[in-house]
Amino acid sequence: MQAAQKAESQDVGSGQGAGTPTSAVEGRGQKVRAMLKVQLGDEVYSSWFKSLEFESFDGRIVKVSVPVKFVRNWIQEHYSDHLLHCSRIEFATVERVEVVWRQPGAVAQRPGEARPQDANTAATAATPPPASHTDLPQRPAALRAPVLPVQRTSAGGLEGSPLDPRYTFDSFVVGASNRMAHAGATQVAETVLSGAPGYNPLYIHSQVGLGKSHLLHAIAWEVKKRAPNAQVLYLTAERFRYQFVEALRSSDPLAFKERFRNINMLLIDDLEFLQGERTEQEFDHIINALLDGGKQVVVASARAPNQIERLNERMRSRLQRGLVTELQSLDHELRLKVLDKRLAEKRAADPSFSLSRDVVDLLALRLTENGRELEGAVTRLYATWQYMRTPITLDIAETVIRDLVQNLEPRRIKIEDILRIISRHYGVSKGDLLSQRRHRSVVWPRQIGMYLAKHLTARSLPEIGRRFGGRDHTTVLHAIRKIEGEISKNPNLGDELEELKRLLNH
Ligand SMILES: Nc1ncnc2c1ncn2[C@@H]1O[C@H](COP(=O)(O)OP(=O)(O)OP(=O)(O)O)[C@@H](O)[C@H]1O
Repeated sequence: MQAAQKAESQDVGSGQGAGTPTSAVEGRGQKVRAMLKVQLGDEVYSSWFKSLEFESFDGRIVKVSVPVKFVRNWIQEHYSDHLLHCSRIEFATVERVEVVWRQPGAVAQRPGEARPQDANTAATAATPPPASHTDLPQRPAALRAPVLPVQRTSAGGLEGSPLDPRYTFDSFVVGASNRMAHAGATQVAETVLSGAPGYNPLYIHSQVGLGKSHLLHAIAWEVKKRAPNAQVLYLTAERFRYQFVEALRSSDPLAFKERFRNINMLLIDDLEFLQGERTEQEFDHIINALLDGGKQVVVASARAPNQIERLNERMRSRLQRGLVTELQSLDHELRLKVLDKRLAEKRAADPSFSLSRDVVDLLALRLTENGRELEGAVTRLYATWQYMRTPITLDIAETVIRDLVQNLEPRRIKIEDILRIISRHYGVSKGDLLSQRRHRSVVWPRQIGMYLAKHLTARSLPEIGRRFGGRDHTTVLHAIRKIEGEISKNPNLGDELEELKRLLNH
């Protein structure tokens, strides 16, 4: 029998009359809250569940309360399934979760606290005050997710994007869908410094989350391992643009070009995000110069060269001259292997964590889209294990994945949608939002819009700035920080943002 179920039968049959003592319910409620937090994320949790109290459990119904009617209604409408699923893990026999409004003046009981009106529990008032109900069980320090040392590539004084130490050839699982790209990548890593003919350029494309960045990082690590002095530069297209624009600002574009002169290899990630006429021209120039000079170029993108409209004909054909290879979706067998790999990595850091074969099979069966989902599932299940210290059953896994799949498949929100909803919600015209007007009635909605764009779209800060009237990325960053600061001061803002997100998702 599972630990939770055992505790369940003990509580229900413990002679406590109609139900479990409230303090015990609240104690177990903490675990349910922890589970909700893992599943829904910090933001949703703080908006809706922070004030939730577990009141009672009679073996069938878990009663919870919140101090605001609106919050009660919102939880009932949007999160009752989550609440029931998560509650089942602690209160195995629960059939229903009842959310009630906690009337002003009613004293919410925390574990170890006594209700003033309850003489039987008054004695417990002497027990030390518990942690705040919003405190979640602390993760043991040793189990916190390791802070990975990221290393920036640098060459010729140019600072590259960070390399993730987890993304190596060793941690990349090879199968039918990615064999060609993997072979191309290893060949490049082996031949780049030997002068032997290889694929140049190597161009890898695929839909999201299928391992493009992983392979680029793996090439960079491998070359650095074989030749520590090699000048390897890994740059996202966005970073390329940023550094070029900075060079233009400091009126030193020639120096920017110079910096590429002595590198052995350039890896460009997310090419589809390369934007701006001058940046594109500079990119063409640098790639041509590198290829003409026999230097290795590797490019990753969500699209094939002939599907990137902004590339000129010459660049398109240059990029197609080496090896162009696509990563296909991961098949079932590959998904199982990726899961095993991720699980092995977690277990190497924390041997107490494990997943049964049934659970791994379930993940492979349900999470069919990409590697990011698989990694996300293992990370979430590990977080669940850290918080709850309960074996990960099929039920728990099912709940976690259900939420993950829902989270990964949101309606794709566009910046255009955000401008429309913000304009309607705050009664300002889209023209005003995009204008240079600095009146508070316009600035605030604009900042909210930028904040939402950062959180709900995959757009970069410079891109968001561009779409909000050609603003600089530092303005966007300032807006995001401003709103984040306000959220912590003003609880109503959290509700308002949730409402805007809801409108955007419909
Ligand atoms: N074959 C694989 N073996 C091991 N892990 C993989 C594999 N394919 C994908 N992954 C994992 O999936 C996650 C997403 O991969 P990655 O970031 O490389 O995708 P991507 O194609 O670059 O996505 P995007 O288009 O969003 O940039 C990473 O955690 C990566 O390690």
